[in-house]
Amino acid sequence: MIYTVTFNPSVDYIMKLDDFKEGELNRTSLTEKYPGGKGINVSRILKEIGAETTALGFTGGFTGDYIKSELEQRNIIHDFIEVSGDTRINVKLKTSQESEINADGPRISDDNFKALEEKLSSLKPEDHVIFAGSVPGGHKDAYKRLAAKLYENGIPFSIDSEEEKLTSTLPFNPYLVKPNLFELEQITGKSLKSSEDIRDAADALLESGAQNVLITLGGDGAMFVNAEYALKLTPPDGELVNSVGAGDSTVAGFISQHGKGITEQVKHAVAAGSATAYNSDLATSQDIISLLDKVKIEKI
Ligand SMILES: Nc1ncnc2c1ncn2[C@@H]1O[C@H](COP(=O)(O)OP(=O)(O)OP(=O)(O)O)[C@@H](O)[C@H]1O
Ligand SMILES: O=P(O)(O)OC[C@@]1(O)O[C@H](CO)[C@@H](O)[C@@H]1O
Repeated sequence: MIYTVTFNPSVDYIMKLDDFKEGELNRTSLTEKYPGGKGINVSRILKEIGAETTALGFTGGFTGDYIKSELEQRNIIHDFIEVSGDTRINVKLKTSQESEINADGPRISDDNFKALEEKLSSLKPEDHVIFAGSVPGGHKDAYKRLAAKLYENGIPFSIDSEEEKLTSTLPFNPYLVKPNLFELEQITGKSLKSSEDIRDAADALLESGAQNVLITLGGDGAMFVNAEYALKLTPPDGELVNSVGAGDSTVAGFISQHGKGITEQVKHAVAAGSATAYNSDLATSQDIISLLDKVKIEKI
């Protein structure tokens, strides 16, 4: 079973406007809402690809109920811990550009956190856990603590997060880490201008303990490195509709093909990421399948 952990789920509220004028009344041309949060998006894509998944994390209030009912409609198993505040609403503003306003999210109490630790303590080495996204106020060491526990119990895990949430897990050998270019720059504290710069930074993550490193580069695709391979991955052509969740789809594509070889894993990763970028909601299995053979894979 592949478990996803979303510490801070969200209702993603997409607002489309021709133009946004600060300080004035603006009216939308279209609004949409989706159950969001990085791990939840990963579970949604895993389910599309046909992998068994359970969504874990923290939900609360009417927005939490909305997320759970949306997952149930898609037959996605969930086992969230109830927190006392309302799950946040994140606004995704679409004008000629994409802008995002992500809310802070409800507080996770110590008891809530312990309840998650207990759930994770019953997992088996054949399971896999994907930790993704922000952690609302407090529990700064959540990623490190949970990664250390899973490592001790021999349970593989992957990380889609930023800064020390990602780097603090490296000593515990994450199966996959997936920073985007901006997040990799934050980690290295350098501006990474060339492919060589990105490769060097990815190699440093491998040396620090990651087993596989996938750097997503938006419309430029991705770079993959592990102990055996260094690959440049170019996405198929298409028109960008909505990049929200593209990175999460990439993670789901990669993990869903675990055991089927790196070529299959990276192909699914980029096809899933781009299929989501070319859609208003997350990609469907058909969208992903249609792009699989169009992903270009080159050794570097
Ligand atoms: N404009 C685009 N055209 C084609 N593919 C895209 C585009 N933007 C994203 N993708 C696909 O999605 C993958 C992930 O994109 P990106 O680097 O934007 O991830 P991210 O920043 O983690 O995304 P998010 O946080 O919104 O989920 C890319 O590797 C690529 O396959
Ligand atoms: O605030 P976080 O937890 O970093 O990111 C949350 C979020 O932007 O990530 C997903 C896309 O990757 C969205 O569904 C969601 O709104």
